[in-house]
Amino acid sequence: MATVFASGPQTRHHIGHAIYTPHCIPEPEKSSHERKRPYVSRQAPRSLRLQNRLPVQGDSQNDHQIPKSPPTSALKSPPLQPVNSVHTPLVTQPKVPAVEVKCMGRSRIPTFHGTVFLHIYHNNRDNKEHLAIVADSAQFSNDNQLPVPPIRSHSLDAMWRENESESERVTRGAYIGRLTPESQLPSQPTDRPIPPSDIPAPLVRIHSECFTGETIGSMRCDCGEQLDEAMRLISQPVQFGSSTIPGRGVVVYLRQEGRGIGLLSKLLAYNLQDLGHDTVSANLKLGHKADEREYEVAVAILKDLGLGSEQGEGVRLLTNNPDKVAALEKEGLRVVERVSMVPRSWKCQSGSGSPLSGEEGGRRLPGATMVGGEAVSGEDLDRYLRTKVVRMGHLLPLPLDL
Ligand SMILES: Nc1nc2c(ncn2[C@@H]2O[C@H](COP(=O)(O)OP(=O)(O)OP(=O)(O)O)[C@@H](O)[C@H]2O)c(=O)[nH]1
Repeated sequence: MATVFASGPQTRHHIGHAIYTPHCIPEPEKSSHERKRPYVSRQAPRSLRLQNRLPVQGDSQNDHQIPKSPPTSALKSPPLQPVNSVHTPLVTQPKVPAVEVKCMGRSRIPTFHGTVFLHIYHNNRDNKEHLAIVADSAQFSNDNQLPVPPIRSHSLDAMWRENESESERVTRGAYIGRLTPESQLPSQPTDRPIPPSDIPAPLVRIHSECFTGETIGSMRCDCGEQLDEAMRLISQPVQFGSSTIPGRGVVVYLRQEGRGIGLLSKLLAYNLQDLGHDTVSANLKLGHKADEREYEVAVAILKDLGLGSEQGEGVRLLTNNPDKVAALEKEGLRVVERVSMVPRSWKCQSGSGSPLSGEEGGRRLPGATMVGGEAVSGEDLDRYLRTKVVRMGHLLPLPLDL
């Protein structure tokens, strides 16, 4: 026990652990100059440490000051140091590292809208697997002289280690052309090609996860329809000079369910909406912000794909949300144009007939909000869309009857 206490200041948490540590194994007697020096604390005084302390969830003394926003925002703005403090602060706040992303894998996915490449990203900000859906079917051509640069992930094409084999590279998606039993061409790490100045910037959508709208077809929102429409638009052929090139664009799919508040809170917000709140006041009543999403990771993903930086191609952003454009530009994304996404039910109401005419319309499922559906409509949706325009400032002309 004496050894335990001699090793430094103890708390009730330390005692039980330290008593069985190797420190307790009796050591041979040491000569006086070998004996341990007395313990000198390198910590700042407790009063100063408490001043600098970040709020801890579940700490009843600090519960009243726990911010609802995630801890990263608390780290971004460290508490102020006391003015005229006689102590030199010894406790430095951890710096938030610059955001980094890495594409861990890429695969060809045939969809209702044509073949896309699905990319899975990891990042150093959260433990979520954010996605990038890339439409760029020109990459299947064996022609090395593509008129426009392919949309490819820099981190995926990089060499991950010195002796990485071709089969390892191909399996994680670092290949070019179409992968078949006969064709397996690993990609090479390359510098980014400078795009010709006259090609239209690719269409890009930053889409936030919505399990209810996209997976079980909820008609409380138009998220499934928006995902479908974004995938349709990025897959449309593009006019380029006198020629037409295959569709080229990206949907970055962020795991920011419920505008960042999570699925559980979104469901509770739905109950509050049934009680008369709108989508904004329901969030606020639950102690959340109207919108808690962040876009640093999305911008890093786009830049990894060669889009939106100062030197690379700009993006044409599919959104009605002005706050989203501002947030993305603040994170350094070069947006050259905003492209509206008009709800399909509004297009029908404005007398333009079926929003998806012809053969494509015929293949679709009327009333379904998921990918492959047609136009979604209903009372709940009207209320939701109206709130986005009236309270969240979405840039859409509101139909007269809403
Ligand atoms: N908190 C909350 N989130 C919702 C609700 N309905 C949909 N969402 C979430 O809202 C997100 C989609 O955001 P939107 O407001 O539709 O679109 P936006 O991204 O802001 O703007 P656009 O780019 O114009 O579509 C997804 O994460 C959905 O899960 C709701 O009633 N409450």
